Amino acid sequence: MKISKIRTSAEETSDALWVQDVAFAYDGLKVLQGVSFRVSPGRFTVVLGRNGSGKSTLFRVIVGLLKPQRGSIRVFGRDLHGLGFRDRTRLLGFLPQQHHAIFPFRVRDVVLTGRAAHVGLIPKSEDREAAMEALAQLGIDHPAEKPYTDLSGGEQQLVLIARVLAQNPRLLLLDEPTAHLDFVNANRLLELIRHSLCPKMTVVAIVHDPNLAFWHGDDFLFLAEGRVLIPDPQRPPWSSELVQRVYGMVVDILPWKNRAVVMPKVGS
Ligand SMILES: Nc1ncnc2c1ncn2[C@@H]1O[C@H](COP(=O)(O)OP(=O)(O)OP(=O)(O)O)[C@@H](O)[C@H]1O
Repeated sequence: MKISKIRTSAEETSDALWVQDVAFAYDGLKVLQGVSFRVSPGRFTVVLGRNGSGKSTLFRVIVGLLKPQRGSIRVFGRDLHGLGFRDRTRLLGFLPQQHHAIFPFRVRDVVLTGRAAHVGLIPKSEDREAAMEALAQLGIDHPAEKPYTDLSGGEQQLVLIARVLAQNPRLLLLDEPTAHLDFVNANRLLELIRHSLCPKMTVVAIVHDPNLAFWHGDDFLFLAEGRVLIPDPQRPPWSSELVQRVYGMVVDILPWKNRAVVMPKVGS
């Protein structure tokens, strides 16, 4: 099977995200090994891979929370390490996988913290409007005055997504945004990303369910054994060969409206 590596070139700065030969290890545990890929602006790219394949580590390296042992990363042509806080938060938004709320801040104040890059000492009316608009976009209809800690897991997840939307970055990295969301909210969120946020924003999201991913995503990249597999552009990304290689599981792929449904092979 031909898996094409995405072409990379330091001169090409039209990419929203450019990752070149990144390697990262935790105390000798090699997690990322020569990872290279590019993300086109305005697209919704979905990252898939098994538990422990290094997806969150890759995101944490991209946003600068972890320092790679090797490699280069550019966001809209700019090396993130050379940017100050404001420029960085205007370029890049990040929803981490885990968030532990301790203080009972009101929902709207949690979302307002997403405006940190835009706000001076005191939030302006446009910051409050951006926060409320982000909540509305996600269909959050419970009171914005409610303490965040009183919300359900799925409601908290939506509020955290609203916070990063209120930030209005050019590139948004979402680590499992559909975690804790029900079937309706998960589909609504991915639809919102694909049809409303993109193409103004570029979104890269880790999604575990290949069906949700293949239904909503524009582009796909797979992580396996510390390396990125880019689908062959001549073939659909949901080829059973590729899916089986990534997940190590025999699957049936059912074509559906130019997309596909992935089913675990019964009895396999
Ligand atoms: N802080 C850490 N210290 C040491 N090892 C870590 C640390 N964080 C992650 N790892 C290890 O690195 C590997 C990749 O973890 P990572 O969280 O990036 O995977 P993932 O693909 O995001 O997994 P999941 O789908 O379960 O969220 C795993 O083997 C994990 O045990």
